[in-house]
Amino acid sequence: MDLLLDVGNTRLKWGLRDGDRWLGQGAVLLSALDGFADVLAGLGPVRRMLGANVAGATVGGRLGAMLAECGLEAEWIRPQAEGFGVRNAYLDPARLGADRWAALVGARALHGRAALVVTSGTATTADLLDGAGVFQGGVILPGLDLMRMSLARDTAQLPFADGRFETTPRRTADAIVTGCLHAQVGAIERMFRLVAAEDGALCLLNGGAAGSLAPHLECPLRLVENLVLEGLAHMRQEL
Ligand SMILES: Nc1ncnc2c1ncn2[C@@H]1O[C@H](COP(=O)(O)OP(=O)(O)O)[C@@H](O)[C@H]1O
Ligand SMILES: CC(C)(COP(=O)(O)O)[C@@H](O)C(=O)NCCC(=O)O
Ligand SMILES: [K+]
Repeated sequence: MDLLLDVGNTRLKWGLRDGDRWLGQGAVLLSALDGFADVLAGLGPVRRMLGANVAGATVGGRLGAMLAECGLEAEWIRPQAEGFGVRNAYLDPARLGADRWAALVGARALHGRAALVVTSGTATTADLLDGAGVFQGGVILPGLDLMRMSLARDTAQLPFADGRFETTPRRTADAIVTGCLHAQVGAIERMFRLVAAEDGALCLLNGGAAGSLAPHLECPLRLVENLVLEGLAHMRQEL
């Protein structure tokens, strides 16, 4: 069994992989990271750990120590210029987030044709993967909750809104939630236009806020559980 880790800025997502199937998946908030030791203790025998960490060296170090307690070495992937059927056209390929790289590899393994790879977590990223497997570039914007939080933090009169989507919002809370959803969905749909003409083009949507965005997206869409873990599972067969 292999343990795969997707360490984002809000949550650690883990998956336990045996051959080509998942034995389990779960998530732990970074604000309660110590609790991951209990998850590790309950997993049973793990052969290796492969992870993508964008939460920084301190979090990486704490995880490394927890894994060492279980006799495991932490193997963190780095974005590559080319590998696993994907070419990374970032000007400096090493600067691409490790999670975005893994998600692109996962997307390619899953779909094999042109895709817009969207991960909506702390940040939202929308990455263009063309039909030949070239990552042409992508955008980063604050995630849905981060947008809502920034309004509450930096204005006198706006709350951390728990409103709902309305075509013509007439309450502050609905205006905020609807505005932030429009910003997310609008960015995604604009990016999708760039691949829409390619054969079989699909928006692959994942991340903690994916369920909130999906009902509003007007493009060919597939909701997927976690593309980073899928990518890591694919990579581990070759690494
Ligand atoms: N129980 C939850 N706790 C925290 N965030 C949640 C929860 N449920 C949904 N979310 C949403 O998921 C986002 C985190 O998603 P995730 O994909 O784990 O992000 P990241 O990879 O950046 O850590 C939050 O910003 C929030 O919008
Ligand atoms: C864009 C990100 C912050 C997304 O992080 P997340 O929302 O998954 O926590 C992360 O992929 C990152 O730090 N990237 C490095 C910069 C880049 O990809 O260009
Ligand atoms: K993200």
